[in-house]
Amino acid sequence: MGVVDGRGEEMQDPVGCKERIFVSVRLRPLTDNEIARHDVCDWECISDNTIIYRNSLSVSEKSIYPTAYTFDRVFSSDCPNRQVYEEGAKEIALSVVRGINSSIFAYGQTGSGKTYTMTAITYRGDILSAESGSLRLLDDPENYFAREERMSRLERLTEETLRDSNHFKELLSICEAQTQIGENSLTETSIRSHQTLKVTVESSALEFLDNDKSSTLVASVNFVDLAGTEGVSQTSSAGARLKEGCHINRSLLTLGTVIRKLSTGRNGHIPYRDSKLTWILQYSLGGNARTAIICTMSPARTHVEQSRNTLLFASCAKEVTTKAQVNVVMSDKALVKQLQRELAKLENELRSAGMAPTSSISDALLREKDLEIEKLRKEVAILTQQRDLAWSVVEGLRQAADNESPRDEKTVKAGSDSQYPKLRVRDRDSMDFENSTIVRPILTVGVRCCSPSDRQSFSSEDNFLQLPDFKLTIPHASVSSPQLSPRIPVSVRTTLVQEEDRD
Ligand SMILES: Nc1ncnc2c1ncn2[C@@H]1O[C@H](COP(=O)(O)OP(=O)(O)OP(=O)(O)O)[C@@H](O)[C@H]1O
Repeated sequence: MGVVDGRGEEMQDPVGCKERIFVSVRLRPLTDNEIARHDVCDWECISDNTIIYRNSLSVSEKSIYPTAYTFDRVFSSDCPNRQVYEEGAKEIALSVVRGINSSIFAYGQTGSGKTYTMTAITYRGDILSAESGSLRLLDDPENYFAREERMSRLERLTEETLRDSNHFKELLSICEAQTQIGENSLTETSIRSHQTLKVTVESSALEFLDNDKSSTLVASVNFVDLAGTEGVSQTSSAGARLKEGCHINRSLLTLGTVIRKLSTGRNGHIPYRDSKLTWILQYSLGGNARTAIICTMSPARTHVEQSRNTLLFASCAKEVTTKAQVNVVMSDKALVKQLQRELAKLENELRSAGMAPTSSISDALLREKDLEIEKLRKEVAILTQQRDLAWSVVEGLRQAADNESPRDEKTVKAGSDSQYPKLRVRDRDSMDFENSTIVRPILTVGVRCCSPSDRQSFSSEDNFLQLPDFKLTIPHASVSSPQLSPRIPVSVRTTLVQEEDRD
């Protein structure tokens, strides 16, 4: 649901209703002129949805043009305006009272019946300007839609609030008076401009009313009677009319390009900016609006090319998807209230969502830490035990060494810490105790090697010295440390020799 505040700013609902443009085709009867020219009818509506080309196609034409075209609805030449409105436009046009923007287009060749159709469909308009001349299109930085829909505003645009139906008729007549009408070789009177009537409707629906009844729905419906799609060459126009025709053709060409690009469904650049027409109508073409296009066509054989172009445009248009949203307007007061409610709700969600995981995470962390502490305690106990044993071994070593001759003796400080005693090592070649930080694991090794089986194999000093790749497992000490590995055999030898000696 979209939200508009009291200043007219609108926040769009991110979730809109996606649907295809509703496309219908209306065939008109032959005009008096066409009958006088002995033109013939080549098109026929064979059902509510299908129109066919009755004339036989040549072999080359068959490969290019289809014979049958299917749309959401096709209206035969005898269909009254009322039925065209009811079945081709009403449902979409009236979406406006539910807060959904909508647009009804009439597209087709000059003289094919666009104005005839749109006059019947159009009910009211609000794009009125007392001044004549062309309107300039300006980007509107103030318009919230501009961000979402890249809307623009028309220069010198005035808005009128309708009082009653007479007021509406009065405004429509001003509109009609400003419509540029010209003549060309196809029609006696031809509308030489695109005509857009926009009606903005504010309505209230119970479901959108909050307690203080300050929400309303606001949406617009556009009735667009496009200029004829005739080629400039067909109109035999010259001078200003020719120039006008070129502008019209360019805008219709851009419209065709926009529709074609949108119909592919790919996310590429859509050239809305290439013409004022597409720029003004961009949100009706693939944006926030429900859209119906009524393509009008002449049944005459002489216009078969234009009719096919119209049907091609219609075929592309039915592939285009729009995404209409409900636009809700709120007063400042209601908006503040709603935001406060949303804030409170979010805070609650945050709190409840935050509490459970946080507590369970911290519980788990605490448990993990406890286990770690317990493990470390055990390790400390083991190490303490080993250290005590080692101390006793060292003590024994020292006493034994004191009793021997000082030949080849070297004193090594076993640890930077003064609590460690000095070690005497008998074999000079195996000395490498400079980095005394390794003393503790070395001593641990010595003790481990004093198991009965080890003693068995190391019964003499010679055997002992042939212990190059002694593999050690020192609980919780990093045996693989490059600092420790090369020094360990030295210690083993020393310690075990002394142990042997002691035994
Ligand atoms: N369905 C119809 N039934 C009867 N007459 C029709 C129908 N459609 C169009 N006409 C007649 O055909 C003529 C041309 O119609 P209209 O002016 O609506 O064409 P148009 O497409 O708006 O042309 P332009 O683009 O030049 O303004 C008019 O005389 C109109 O009354």
